[in-house]
Amino acid sequence: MIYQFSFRYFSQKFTKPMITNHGIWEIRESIIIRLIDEKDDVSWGEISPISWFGSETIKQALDFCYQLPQTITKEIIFAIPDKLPACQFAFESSTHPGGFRLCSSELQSPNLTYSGLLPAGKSALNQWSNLWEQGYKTFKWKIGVNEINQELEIFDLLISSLPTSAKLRLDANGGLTYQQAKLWLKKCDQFSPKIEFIEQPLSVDKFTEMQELSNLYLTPIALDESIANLHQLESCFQQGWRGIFVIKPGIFGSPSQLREFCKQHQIDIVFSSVFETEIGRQASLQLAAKLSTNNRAVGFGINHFFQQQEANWLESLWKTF
Ligand SMILES: O=C(O)CCC(=O)c1ccccc1C(=O)O
Ligand SMILES: [Mg+2]
Repeated sequence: MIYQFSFRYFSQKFTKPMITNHGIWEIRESIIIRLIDEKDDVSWGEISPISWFGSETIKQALDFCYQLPQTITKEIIFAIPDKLPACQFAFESSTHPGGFRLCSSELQSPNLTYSGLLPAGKSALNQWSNLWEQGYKTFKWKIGVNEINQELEIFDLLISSLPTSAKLRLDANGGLTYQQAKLWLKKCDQFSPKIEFIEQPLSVDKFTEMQELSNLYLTPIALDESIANLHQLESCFQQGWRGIFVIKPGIFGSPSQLREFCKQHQIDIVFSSVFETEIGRQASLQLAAKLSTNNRAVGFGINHFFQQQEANWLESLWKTF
């Protein structure tokens, strides 16, 4: 199969900046790719890197797109190097049947439940109810952003205001010390199993410490930054991680290699967004629908971080140069 290839840079401003332990994120930069095959079928893909997570930068992805010929083949796509995981995802998923279609009204992902992302800090306290009204029953709140005592106080308020059937995930983005992580886990254990898990309490280099913590407390630990790509996932699995794995398809790399890994190893997965557009989202949710385990809610409740796209945004984008 031969494809005509073109691409466009695309950026979106967050309605409120995304604040994590890694800093403040204000603009989501992406590249949308378009492939047209010999039958004139058009398919789309999305490159949305997160370099502070270990993927390529937007600049590296753009450079890659610029050096490609206008006509590309599957051989070229399957030879994209591992150091460009967000590109691997975009190109491979755009050749996958059932990918994003311009006028598809049948939004798939039937059996998925969603986790709603709360803003960091005390704004979480007046935000969760909006999401609850939209049907979210699982929430994720960022920690490791402000002073720990302040966060523990907000946590108490949050926990006591959430409905009994609600679940809460905490995401430290690797921002806690070992002692702070113990404090948080001890606190969470008091509310078990309302706290579904703590995500990436320590930095990527603290694998052994996270193993240790997962043996000391009831509240599960989920790895996220530690398993940003297939190579890291394999390494953590080999070293014996049997807790939760957070997978962000948009930066993970080749979807077919992820599917292969999941066929071979029964792992407890939570799928998670990279703040992609509808294009990357549909490709990711398709994977999630196939590979999710244990009915974990997918971390794609993030639409409130962006303005609603206009219906013809993609056609408009292709008219720009
Ligand atoms: O997983 C979710 O629930 C939402 C997505 C999310 O938190 C996220 C989105 C972009 C970059 C990093 C992260 C993260 O999990 O740390
Ligand atoms: Mg995370």
